[in-house]
Amino acid sequence: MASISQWYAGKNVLITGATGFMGKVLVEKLLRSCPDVKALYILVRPKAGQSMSERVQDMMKCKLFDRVREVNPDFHQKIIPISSELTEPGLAISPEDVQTLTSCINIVFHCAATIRFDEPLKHALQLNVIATQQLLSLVQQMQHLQAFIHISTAYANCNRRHIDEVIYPPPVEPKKLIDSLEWMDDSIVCDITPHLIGDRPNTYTYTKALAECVVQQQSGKLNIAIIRPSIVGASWQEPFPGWIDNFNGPSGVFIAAGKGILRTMRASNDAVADLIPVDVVINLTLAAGWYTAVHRPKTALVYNCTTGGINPFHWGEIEHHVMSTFKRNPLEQAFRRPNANITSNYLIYQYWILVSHKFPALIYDLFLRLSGQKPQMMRIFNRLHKAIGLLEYFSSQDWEWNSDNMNMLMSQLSAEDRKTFNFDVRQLNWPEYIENYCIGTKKYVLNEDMSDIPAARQHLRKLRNIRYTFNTVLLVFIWRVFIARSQMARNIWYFVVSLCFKFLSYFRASSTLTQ
Ligand SMILES: CCCCCCCCCCCCCCCCCCCC(=O)SCCNC(=O)CCNC(=O)[C@H](O)C(C)(C)COP(=O)(O)OP(=O)(O)OC[C@H]1O[C@@H](n2cnc3c(N)ncnc32)[C@H](O)[C@@H]1OP(=O)(O)O
Ligand SMILES: NC(=O)C1=CN([C@@H]2O[C@H](COP(=O)(O)OP(=O)(O)OC[C@H]3O[C@@H](n4cnc5c(N)ncnc54)[C@H](OP(=O)(O)O)[C@@H]3O)[C@@H](O)[C@H]2O)C=CC1
Repeated sequence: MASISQWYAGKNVLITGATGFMGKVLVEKLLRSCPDVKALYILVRPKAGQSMSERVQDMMKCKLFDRVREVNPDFHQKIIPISSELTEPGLAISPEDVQTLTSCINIVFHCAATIRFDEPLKHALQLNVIATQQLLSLVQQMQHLQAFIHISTAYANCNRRHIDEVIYPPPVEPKKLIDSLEWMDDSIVCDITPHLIGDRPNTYTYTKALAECVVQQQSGKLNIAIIRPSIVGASWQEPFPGWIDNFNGPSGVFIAAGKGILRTMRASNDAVADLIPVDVVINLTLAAGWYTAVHRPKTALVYNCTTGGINPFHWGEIEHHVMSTFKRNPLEQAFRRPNANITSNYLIYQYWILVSHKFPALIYDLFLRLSGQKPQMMRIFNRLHKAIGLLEYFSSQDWEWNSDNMNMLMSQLSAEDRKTFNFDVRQLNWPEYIENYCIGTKKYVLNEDMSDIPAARQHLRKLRNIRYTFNTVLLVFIWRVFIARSQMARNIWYFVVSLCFKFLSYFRASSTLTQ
């Protein structure tokens, strides 16, 4: 049987969400490991004052593509951008482009979504559900289509403890919800959102569950697979270790902790941290694309792409390795020395929020005000608290995912494909991965230079000295206030001071005798 790369040779691939975190890694891997792929059609919208072409050109300059660039400097010729806004009717694809896509596409990877946890329901529904419906209508017209791969999330059914590789009944019939929300104004939708999402924590997981249902309902005769990654983190091996380009999920937490801003977070030390490296997810996705097209399973296969059941690692261990990495490889201009702890106790958490977040923020803002600058620390902390509040649902409990289909797929791969498209997470060495992940946030998210580490260490030493000085002044101040008010404190003070004197004179006397 042909290898995975041989199967992709000569194929036209359509990718949504190619400018996103996972989409970019998918594009890069296809170009690097399947060099004979015919063309990658990517749906892109203009954004933030940049045209579609400018965005694609920028994307291709990204360091992520360095390895492909080395082998094939003309790789950009295989990327064909198609202008599309997924929230518009017909995905706003021009009739000419529809004609091109329907006549040539062989396989579709649907990665686009809004992954924000605070997305208003109407928008999340529009993008994650309605756009998926519209894409499927387009896909149904594709004359040479062999597989449609939908990227979902392992948390689409996070209201369950044990999650099998099946599409569960949706929380509501998607069509009914779409029809009802259409006439409601945004404020009403906002009011009823908590009732609608029920025992799911946010509109993201809710709409991703609905999207899976839509994929099932509209699959018709298509060969379909659904990939459900858990918490997607930096790359493990490919194209190089530690590649990451955003603040989502744990990355923002790691950075905030490394900068010494985040000192505490609600999470359970013993809960499994189901991180999965982005290259693992993409390798599995490409292998699933091949398998779906070649073996044409009778029903849509769902692949839970997780690590917890295979090679578990816990939030407590992550905390330890993150802190240790940032102490050895500090981030530049840290606010305080990195020293963060997770706790599952609400009262302890609130205490540390007050003492380690709000109090230093107040002092720093006071300092900024006095030096004629705009206070900003409290604002930063308020945003940080909102973000970690949204994550704590995922860091305080654990889930069990069945991963039979992932194992089955691995067994179907040749030895060569297993190496080229490696998704065997049993080989993952967590401490090494977390170290590379943290260094990746430093290099690729914050664009900090590794050669500046000595200066960053020097800055941490300065912060330590400031802390010692501050603590000493505070202690002396508190003690003075205390002594002024209490006879007993004064007596203890005189007693301690006289003890110190006696101790010193004893030492002086004994050192004179020995000379
Ligand atoms: C105590 C430390 C020890 C460490 C160990 C313990 C770690 C525990 C970690 C627990 C993590 C658990 C993660 C669970 C995730 C479950 C995932 C489910 C899987 C998925 O399917 S989806 C992917 C996950 N999705 C997300 O993560 C999205 C979450 N984000 C949001 O919903 C919003 O971004 C958020 C948080 C509501 C913030 O919104 P907003 O305030 O509007 O800010 P923006 O997002 O618009 O960002 C504005 C601007 O700021 C930059 N930014 C964002 N975060 C940070 C940050 N932490 N530090 C610095 N800068 C940040 C952002 O990039 C934007 O910049 P622009 O230049 O683009 O404007
Ligand atoms: N990251 C994670 O931890 C996890 C992600 N997933 C799933 O993986 C997929 C990819 O996630 P990820 O790469 O992290 O997400 P990103 O937010 O990085 O990327 C989202 C992509 O969708 C595109 N998109 C969003 N809105 C529109 C729109 N209106 N029209 C056209 N394109 C749009 C974005 O384009 P633009 O650049 O123009 O905004 C971007 O390319 C998603 O389906 C997500 O649910 C699943 C589990 C975990």
